[in-house]
Amino acid sequence: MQLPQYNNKPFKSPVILTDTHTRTPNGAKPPTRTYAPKPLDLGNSRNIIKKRPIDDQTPPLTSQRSSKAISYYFTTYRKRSTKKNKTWDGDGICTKLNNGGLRFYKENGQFMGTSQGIPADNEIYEKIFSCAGFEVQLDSQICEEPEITRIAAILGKSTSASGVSSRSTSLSPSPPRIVASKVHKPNIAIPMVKKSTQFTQSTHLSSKTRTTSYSPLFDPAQVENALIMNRFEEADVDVIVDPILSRHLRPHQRVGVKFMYDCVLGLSRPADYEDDGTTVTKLEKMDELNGCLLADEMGLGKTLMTITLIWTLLKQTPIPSKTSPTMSGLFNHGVCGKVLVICPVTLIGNWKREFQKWLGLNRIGVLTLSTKSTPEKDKLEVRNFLKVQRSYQVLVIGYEKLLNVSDTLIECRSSIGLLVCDEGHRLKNSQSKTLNALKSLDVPRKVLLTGTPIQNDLSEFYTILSFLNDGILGSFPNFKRDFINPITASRDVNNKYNEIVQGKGAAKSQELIELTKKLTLRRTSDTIAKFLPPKTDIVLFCRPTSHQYKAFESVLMNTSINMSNMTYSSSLALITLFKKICNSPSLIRQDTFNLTNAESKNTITNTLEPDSGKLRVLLKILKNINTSYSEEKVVIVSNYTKTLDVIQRLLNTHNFSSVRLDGSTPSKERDKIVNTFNTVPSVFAFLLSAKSGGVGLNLIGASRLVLFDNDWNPAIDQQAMSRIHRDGQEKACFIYRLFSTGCIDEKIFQRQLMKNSLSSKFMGGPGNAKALESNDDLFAVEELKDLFTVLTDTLSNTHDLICSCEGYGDEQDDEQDDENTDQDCTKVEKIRAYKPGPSQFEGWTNAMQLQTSIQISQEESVAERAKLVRECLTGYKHVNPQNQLHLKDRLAIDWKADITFAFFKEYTL
Ligand SMILES: Nc1ncnc2c1ncn2[C@@H]1O[C@H](COP(=O)(O)OP(=O)(O)OP(=O)(O)O)[C@@H](O)[C@H]1O
Repeated sequence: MQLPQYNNKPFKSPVILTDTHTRTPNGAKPPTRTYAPKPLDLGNSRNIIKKRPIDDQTPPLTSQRSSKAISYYFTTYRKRSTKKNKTWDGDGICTKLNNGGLRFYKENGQFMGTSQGIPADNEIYEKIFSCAGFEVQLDSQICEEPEITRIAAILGKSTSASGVSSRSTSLSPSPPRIVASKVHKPNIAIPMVKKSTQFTQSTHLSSKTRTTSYSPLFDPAQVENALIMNRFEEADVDVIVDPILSRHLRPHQRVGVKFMYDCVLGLSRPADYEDDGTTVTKLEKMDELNGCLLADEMGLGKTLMTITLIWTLLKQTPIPSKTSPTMSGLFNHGVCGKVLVICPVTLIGNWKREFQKWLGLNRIGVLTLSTKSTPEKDKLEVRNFLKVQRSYQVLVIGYEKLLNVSDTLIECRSSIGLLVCDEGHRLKNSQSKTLNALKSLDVPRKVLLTGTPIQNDLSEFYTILSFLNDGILGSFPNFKRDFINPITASRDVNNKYNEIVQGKGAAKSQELIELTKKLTLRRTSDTIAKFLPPKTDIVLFCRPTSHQYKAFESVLMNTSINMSNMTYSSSLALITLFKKICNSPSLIRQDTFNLTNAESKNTITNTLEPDSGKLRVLLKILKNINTSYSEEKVVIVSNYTKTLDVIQRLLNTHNFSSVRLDGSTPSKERDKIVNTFNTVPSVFAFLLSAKSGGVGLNLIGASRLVLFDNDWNPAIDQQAMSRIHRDGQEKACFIYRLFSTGCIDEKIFQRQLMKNSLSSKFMGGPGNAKALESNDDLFAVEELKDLFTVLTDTLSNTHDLICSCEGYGDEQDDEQDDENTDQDCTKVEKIRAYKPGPSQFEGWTNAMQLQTSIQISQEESVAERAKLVRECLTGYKHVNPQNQLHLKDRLAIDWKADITFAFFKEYTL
């Protein structure tokens, strides 16, 4: 099916049908649409050109009849340039002469030139014509007689002013200066709309007798699987997503677009509202609703959904009757005129690429500010964008630059119809300057995008939702009293067994979920699993080297830290030191904490060989991929740039070509690096710093990813892992996660799994934002000590925690699972039975009681940890490499040495 195409031209309003329209059978006539007026600017007709070609056959015309001899078209034009991404400069008129030749005029009637040669009828709309230094494209034919006469008059008038001809001015009535509501409605034949559309040709009636009704920009009957937005009482016309976009949307994306549309238009969904993206519902308007939080997990296509929303709101409005036309009588936009997208600077290029990918920058003008420009230049650009330019509709700007230009934005804020904040969890702090600058813009419609869950910290959640929809959650003190206090109390470990507190907390959680359902949407990455190639998640426990054991020992022997009195925060430096040893003992040579407290540097030997188990396993994986899967590439992720240095040296030593992106990479280089990696076959590896580069990057050139170390926050690891397993990926993906056997790595892994499991209980979202900031709540002193315990006699502490199988490549079977769960439950129940009631711990406690309590809490915590970790590892196969050598090829790993145990799970359709 040939679809309508829209270039980046001034907006053509929705079709207006008069009451005289009659429907013709499909295909009976070429479609003719009636648009809002598009008169020529008579006021400017003084600025006409002086020269007119002698052989001019264009108007002036002496009669209606003669005007029919020539066809008239609306056009757009731009200066000729060699730029890659061009936008249009303005509107014009084209006349097609009897001999098929074309003449172009600017909007004010100024003659621009004549086309070279005579174009064939079927290319007349497709082709971009060159004339007198301009590029011109025909948009639509003007069919209505009065409009033709009027245009002919303007062209004639211009001619007369040029002194070449004056016939028309005396013969054609000069139309009045355009007042939007009074102008004639021209019929415009839209060439790109399917010939078979049911739009009818209208007959002109005098404006007195006309009652105006509208029909949508796209005919749903002609669009396969049309995406029709929800309706509301005041709407004059259906809004239908441009098929150029809707045909690409996945079902969850259709739902997402409708969700955002409803929110920004203030359409309130009833409590039982369900949407599969195919139904159209009539909704009530709700005044305080004008923004939403789209918190889908990464990779679900939030950018495409938002681009669809932007394009729809730029081009269409459900209430054209309320959109005032411009001076020239044109509706130059839909619901919104200009859109502001704010994102981390690293994602600006990505936004532009996505606009290019889905719409093409010929259709939509996307402005970005140069990273090099001065604040003054930026301000000028922003002012131009909002006040002058018609060729740009979207400004994408980094959070980093926002404050520089916020005065200008505020000054011109009335033009901004929609604000999009990507990675919007950055705005969770109510004191943030950026948030306050954005609030001052007072944009009527807002969309906030994030892949990072923020629902678990309720005051942050409040800040964000109140920014989006001022007043919707009431005042903060009331919100705190009604929701934060009871919910937080129920999460407190001390209230774990207080049924009243738990019950109230659960009820309030539920109430909050209901209240915010209208404004928030979060779907997990499982949603798109069926559109992606299979993925295998491989968890590898790597045997530490003797260097590592020595380094651990030396640190523990020499450290002056008081283990009996530590908190997570006070032991952070030691934790970091342990994590470094897990990565490579060479890293602790420059560690400040080590130098001042542990003095274990002398134990580190200089060696070119990998000095940690994980480095050895990494090297084997790389060699294996390089030889056995030579067309595949690999991304290697670490949280530490120093670790990336070590890995980079290893790659260089073994002649693996690589690129690298970390916090120090200038933003203008990032796109280039990503493109090089994705497109140049000889680049084998991509070294990525998880925190500075994980978000938004698209590394589908690789199908293998090694997560060399892990973060406490599972969301950061998830972000990194989804860089390769995302839409557009065609190969099966393998994710290798490396942990040092029996060391702190494993403990962090267990905590990650627990956090995932705990936080997904609230509002359905995995991850835990609060835990990102503080881990103190998750660790008792004994548990902290446990972090620094290095177990030398285990194949995997995590496996020991959850299972006692031999590792023959089976999943944990249900029977065994039940058995283990029963054991855990009995253990937990037994502990609960012994647990002293709250009153027994009030005031002083005797030593015996205290001892019992510590022991109980330790046992309890191990039992609960085991239960949660087991839950999270459901579906993983347990492998002892000594027993399962045949898996070597399947997972591209050399099992024998260095790997003590493995879990793996294959995600297929
Ligand atoms: N319907 C689709 N068909 C094909 N590719 C798609 C589709 N939707 C999205 N994509 C592609 O999938 C990739 C991921 O999309 P996008 O970056 O929008 O995800 P996201 O939800 O914003 O993730 P993140 O939070 O990681 O940025 C992009 O390359 C995008 O072009």
